[in-house]
Amino acid sequence: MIRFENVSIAYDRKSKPALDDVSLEVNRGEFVFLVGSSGSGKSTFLRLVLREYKTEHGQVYVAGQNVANVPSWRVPKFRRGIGIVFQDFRLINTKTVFANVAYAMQVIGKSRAAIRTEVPRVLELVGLEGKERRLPTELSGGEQQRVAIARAIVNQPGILLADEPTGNLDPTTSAGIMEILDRINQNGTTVVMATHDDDIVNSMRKRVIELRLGRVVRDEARAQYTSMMPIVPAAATVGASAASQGAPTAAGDPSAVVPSMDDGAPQTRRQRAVSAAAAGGTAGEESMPPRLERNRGRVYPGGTVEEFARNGEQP
Ligand SMILES: Nc1ncnc2c1ncn2[C@@H]1O[C@H](COP(=O)(O)OP(=O)(O)OP(=O)(O)O)[C@@H](O)[C@H]1O
Repeated sequence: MIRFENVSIAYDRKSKPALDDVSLEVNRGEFVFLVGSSGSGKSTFLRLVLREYKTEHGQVYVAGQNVANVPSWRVPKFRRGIGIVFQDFRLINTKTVFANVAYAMQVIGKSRAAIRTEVPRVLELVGLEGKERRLPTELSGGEQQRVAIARAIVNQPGILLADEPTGNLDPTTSAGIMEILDRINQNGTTVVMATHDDDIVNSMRKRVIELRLGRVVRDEARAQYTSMMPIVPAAATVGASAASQGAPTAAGDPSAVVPSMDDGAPQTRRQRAVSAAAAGGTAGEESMPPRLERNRGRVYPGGTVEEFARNGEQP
């Protein structure tokens, strides 16, 4: 359904490639998590599928079509086969829930009769029946994301791309969104979701493609993911922890992710926080300011968000 053949792209000549010789294939009907730390190339991958950019090297095929050969005037039609959901919902706040979803059908010339049938069907699928007349501002974040998903699938795309769709949502609401994405996938839509959230990845056990500095470093079926260095007591060093586990050290490699394993299984962020608290660690879940909390798990050149939080800095 999606095939990348030796794809490389840099945003400008001076910078390192955002994607570097990426080759992979996503089959029809698959559910794939695209993971990796901030700046690893996840969004760039999705943008290439959408043909927002053309590759410099290599080829991107979507539904059997080489996207480089889609002329500009045909791009809107090409994109009808792809639904997309973003972290920040991107709804039209002056339109009702019904009108937001209907709009996606109107712009491609669907009939009123089709809109009257299809919009209620997808709103029911995402659990929003009864809320058709609300404005987005009258909905919770999770409900707004459901509207965005309904809008993305109302024209029955073969592919649904999701770029951090749970990034603004709490764990319970996120789980509800994942149930919906899973249901859409079970109805036959290929789903590719970019995320940092290891709790979600580990609860779903789907294929995981991990990017680091634009390269694919892992591609595994029914996989787990550890999105950040472990939260360790201040006295312990990351290098010592990693060495004792035989894991790669983050020293000198800002994108390195050090798995935290007690019993061989990667831990979720919550499990790590509990372990750290039990060990007298200082980076508890509650102690982090909201902006840093949002970026928990991201690894910056100077260290993890947790380290910045401990030092009272902003990354
Ligand atoms: N519009 C742009 N112009 C210049 N460089 C860009 C642009 N967009 C992304 N980049 C760079 O390309 C690289 C990959 O970025 P990308 O947004 O694909 O990463 P990501 O994995 O999606 O990150 P995040 O999880 O933070 O969204 C990064 O080094 C980033 O700085």
